[in-house]
Amino acid sequence: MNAPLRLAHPPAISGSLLAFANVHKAYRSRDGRERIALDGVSFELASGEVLALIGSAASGKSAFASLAAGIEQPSAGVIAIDGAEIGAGGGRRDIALLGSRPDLPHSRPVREIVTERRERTLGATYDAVRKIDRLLDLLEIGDDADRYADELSDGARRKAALACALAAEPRLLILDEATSALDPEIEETFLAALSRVNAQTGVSILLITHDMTAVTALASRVLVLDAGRIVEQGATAKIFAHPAHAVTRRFAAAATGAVLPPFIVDKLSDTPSAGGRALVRLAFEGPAATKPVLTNVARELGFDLGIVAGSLGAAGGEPYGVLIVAAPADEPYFTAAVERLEDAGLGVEVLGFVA
Ligand SMILES: Nc1ncnc2c1ncn2[C@@H]1O[C@H](COP(=O)(O)OP(=O)(O)OP(=O)(O)O)[C@@H](O)[C@H]1O
Repeated sequence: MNAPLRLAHPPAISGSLLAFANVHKAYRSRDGRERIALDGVSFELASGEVLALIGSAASGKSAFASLAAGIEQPSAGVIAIDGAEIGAGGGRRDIALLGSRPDLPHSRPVREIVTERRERTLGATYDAVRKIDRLLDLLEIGDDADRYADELSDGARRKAALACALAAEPRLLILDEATSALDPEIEETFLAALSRVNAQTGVSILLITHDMTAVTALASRVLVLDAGRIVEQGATAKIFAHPAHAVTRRFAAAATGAVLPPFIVDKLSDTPSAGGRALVRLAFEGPAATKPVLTNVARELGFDLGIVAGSLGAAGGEPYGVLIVAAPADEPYFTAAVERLEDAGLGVEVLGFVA
């Protein structure tokens, strides 16, 4: 077997579990045209990290997943695990991929299926029974171990598929839309299981998804992909509180619920009118998220505020929130309020004015 190729430029990606360095992926369509799926993508994923990749349809997410999993090879650029390039077939033992459809043989017990998946990669090990029991207990499907896959509830079947993905003790779990379109209750227990797995086994997770519930629940960092390029990245709470790119703004609105209702959008004007109100997007993140800044400023300046939309919560374990409020647009109070809120660390964006 050939030794894995060492990267020519390890300092750029040392210390990371998975790294892309200027990765391009192009496909040739049946009509002979070239389609660029990834266009110079560079990123690093640290050991133990949960990183989300979000992006619109056809932005290159599936290509990203296939390359990261070693299923396909880049057209140009380097993909590395622990600083060593993944060649064809290399590095896959450390990586598991779970998609949106549980792929389990129906007429066999869960424990047997998971054991077979483990042995396929690791062979028979003396501690296999103990390790598999511990994994099934961690996923809270220990009681289902001897049941057939087609006898399981939807939630347990998802977790059995997750157990198969984790059976060979990968260091990186790639979830390609694996939490989308789940019943909310099933999703909650599935996300809790993923969080336990990450905390207790240290497996890194690359979450490729449209599902903002999963992103805010699990990911500490987010990459935003658009037309094959990473257009924005950062800590989840920061990205959703202060989205810069149009695609990120759309996902942030879905994550926070901070969207103006259409009947207000229709009445929005660029200029204030006497006695009218300003609609303002306020983003709280970091220390400002846990202080009653808004109440204090409103009380101090003596005006009332109406909350139009939004939510306060946590993303990647950090408190954050976005609110759209209606405040009096009269000067000088309005300018003073904006200044006070910005000084207190809030992101303030005036969306427009209504009469
Ligand atoms: N096998 C292929 N042959 C030709 N073109 C492809 C192939 N796979 C992907 N593409 C093209 O590459 C681009 C990125 O596709 P990809 O499936 O990675 O996007 P995606 O973000 O996963 O989209 P979606 O969310 O809709 O699944 C698209 O223009 C797509 O048409």
